[in-house]
Amino acid sequence: MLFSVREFEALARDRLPRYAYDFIAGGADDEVTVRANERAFARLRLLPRVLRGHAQRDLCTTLFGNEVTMPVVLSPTAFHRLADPQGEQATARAAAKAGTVMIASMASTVSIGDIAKAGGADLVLWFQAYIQSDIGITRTLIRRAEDAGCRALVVTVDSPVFGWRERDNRNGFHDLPPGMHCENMRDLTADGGVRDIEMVPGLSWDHIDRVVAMTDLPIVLKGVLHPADALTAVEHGVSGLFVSNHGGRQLDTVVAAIDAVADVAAAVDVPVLVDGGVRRGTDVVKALALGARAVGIGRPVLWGLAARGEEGVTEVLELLRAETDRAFAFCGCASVDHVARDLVREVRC
Ligand SMILES: Cc1cc2nc3c(=O)[nH]c(=O)nc-3n(C[C@H](O)[C@H](O)[C@H](O)COP(=O)(O)O)c2cc1C
Ligand SMILES: CCCCCCC(=O)C(=O)O
Repeated sequence: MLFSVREFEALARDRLPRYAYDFIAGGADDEVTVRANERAFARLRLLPRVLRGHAQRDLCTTLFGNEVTMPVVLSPTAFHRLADPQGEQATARAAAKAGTVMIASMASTVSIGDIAKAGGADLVLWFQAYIQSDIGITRTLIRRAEDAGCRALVVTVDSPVFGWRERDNRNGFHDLPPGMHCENMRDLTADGGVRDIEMVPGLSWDHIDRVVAMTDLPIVLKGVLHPADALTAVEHGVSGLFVSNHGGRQLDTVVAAIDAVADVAAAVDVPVLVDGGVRRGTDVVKALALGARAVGIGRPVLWGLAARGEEGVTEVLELLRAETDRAFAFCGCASVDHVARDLVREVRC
């Protein structure tokens, strides 16, 4: 039995080939932001309330009309078949069982339709998109997500170019192993082949306007850190914000995501999610206290998947659920609405 997300990381490290472990664990440049994401949580300390008499806690919340059993969702991560042969299908089953949202990456190694089938009716599935320069391709991808039953569209906006990943460069990891493809990009070339995903340096608010006009799904912008951008996003018709620095994989030395969430949440009145460095239930409570509606986890899901397949993802999710529930009990919170700003203090360390 494993007792923490960290232990799943250690087991994943033992099981994965070096290039795959490094692709998952690594970040951009000097990985300053990868470390900062976790360290920022350690700098935040809880100031619990006592004697509030909550024998039972309820972790449920609602995200854009979707009820979830805990304020922890699966952030979009590419290439799950690097971690387990069943890839995103295994992840989908675990997310459905846990009763929370899986945000499928556009760079998944199983198509969005097959992910939806694996998760079944219980899965709350959202689709993450990188807007492509050919807006027709973007439209096709969104239609495929809608047809698969996705209930929200997460548009990643922190990636005008691809981050400089020194571990991947050193390992020579630039292509998926034979037999693995970005399945959502199939049938999108002139000869019906698998199209490469592009990063679009010229991405602008005009692109967001076009995507907003293209779908009735709620749109969540992922990778917003500045409160002024959050405000502009809402003016452009976006339904929610995902405060994220892409797990430190894009621009290095960016602020820790948890350090940006309070200002973003204060600037807008739409739901705000945050990811980056969440490893414990106490991190979940800190994020809620600072104004997040829910947190996302990226690497922990892949570590669970690499360590023990579907069961490993389930174990990671249930560990975080139990830790969050325990932190609620210690802090005197009966539900997500009880997690108040005054539960958190920042210390120097
Ligand atoms: C291996 C890996 C692949 C990722 N792929 C994507 C992706 O395809 N799209 C995206 O928007 N973010 C992607 N991310 C970023 C995650 O959605 C998330 O922001 C980040 O992992 C959160 O940090 P954490 O790993 O510390 O939880 C990826 C992250 C990792 C680690
Ligand atoms: C060009 C392929 C796109 C894969 C994107 C994966 C990703 O976002 C990551 O952080 O890695």
